[in-house]
Amino acid sequence: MSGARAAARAIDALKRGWPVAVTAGDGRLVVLAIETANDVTLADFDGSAPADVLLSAARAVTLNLANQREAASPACPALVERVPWIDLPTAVALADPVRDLATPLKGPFRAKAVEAPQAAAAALRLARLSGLLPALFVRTDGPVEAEVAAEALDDYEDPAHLVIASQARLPVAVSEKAEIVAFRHVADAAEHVALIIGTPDGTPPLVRLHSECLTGDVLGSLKCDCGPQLAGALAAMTQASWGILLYLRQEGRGIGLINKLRAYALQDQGFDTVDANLRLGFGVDERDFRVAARMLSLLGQAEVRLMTNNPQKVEGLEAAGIRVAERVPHRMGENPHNSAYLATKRDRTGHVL
Ligand SMILES: Nc1nc2c(ncn2[C@@H]2O[C@H](COP(=O)(O)OP(=O)(O)OP(=O)(O)O)[C@@H](O)[C@H]2O)c(=O)[nH]1
Ligand SMILES: [Zn+2]
Repeated sequence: MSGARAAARAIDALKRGWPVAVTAGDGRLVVLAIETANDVTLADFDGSAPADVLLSAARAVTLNLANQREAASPACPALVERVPWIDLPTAVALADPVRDLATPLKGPFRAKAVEAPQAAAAALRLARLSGLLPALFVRTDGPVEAEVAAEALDDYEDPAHLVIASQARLPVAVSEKAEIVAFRHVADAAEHVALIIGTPDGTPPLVRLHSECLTGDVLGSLKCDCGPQLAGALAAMTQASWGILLYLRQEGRGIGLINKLRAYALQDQGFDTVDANLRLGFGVDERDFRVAARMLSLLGQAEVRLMTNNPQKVEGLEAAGIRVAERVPHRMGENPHNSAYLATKRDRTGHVL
């Protein structure tokens, strides 16, 4: 628990643009997120010598930091020496691939050896968990606002911290007989929600794991199929004996709204949904379906009928101890704006479509 708290404090500090220390078995690093730095905080952070720039392996590939890559595995972070012309706007351009067209980078950049690769990897993971680009100014020491160990990030993500916080009857458009249950995670600001449609009758419920999509769920975006899938899932539950919709606060397949919109900007430049995530320095899918499994367990459900086309959701639940008695196909909402996105899911992420 104390690990989760330390991680939450570190995430909060990084988002606010404050320096954070990250420790791992191989050392300790002090970092400042490039995205939330300003001239004043960077000058303070630099002190007498400019701090170097730590980037994800994916970003190192795009920037042709080849000498770094030969020495390290693709999973390894890359360190760029901060020569004097790398000021804050240049560092922001280094961090953010969306700007590559508008800000062609001059280079050449000199990659340095990462002396504490585990601490560096943990620092980049902290940035991703903060919803920030994995791109940091880095030093070996200096004043900090928060301190976190690599293992604390595992504790932060541990779904065992999830508890039921409140529940109430909630008549909704598709069913007057519905109940809402809100879940709280000690370290997490967002609340996950379950909407139970109908009356539990001992049979496995029809379940939908819906990941938050502000653009699709609320604004009617045509770039994805989330809105129609959400409405379709609720409608299907009224036809089944009963159902549970889990509304998971995993916006943008877990990379957060701001980064999803960056991925959309990259898609406007020609990258597909998979490459856009990778280019930003994230995994293809950063969601943790253990959260959904924990919610189902807290609701007393060990067996479900799962509405999805995504085999990873089935595997994720089963790995976390929930039996998926049946996979119910859930395809709808195709339109000219999302047909390429749906084709990419079929061709590159194993969706059954
Ligand atoms: N990073 C990223 N996230 C996206 C993109 N388009 C949609 N999303 C997010 O993807 C999530 C929706 O995925 P789901 O509806 O669970 O779909 P799925 O994993 O493809 O699986 P099923 O619909 O269950 O078959 C939401 O969090 C969306 O915000 C995109 O181009 N990039
Ligand atoms: Zn969507």
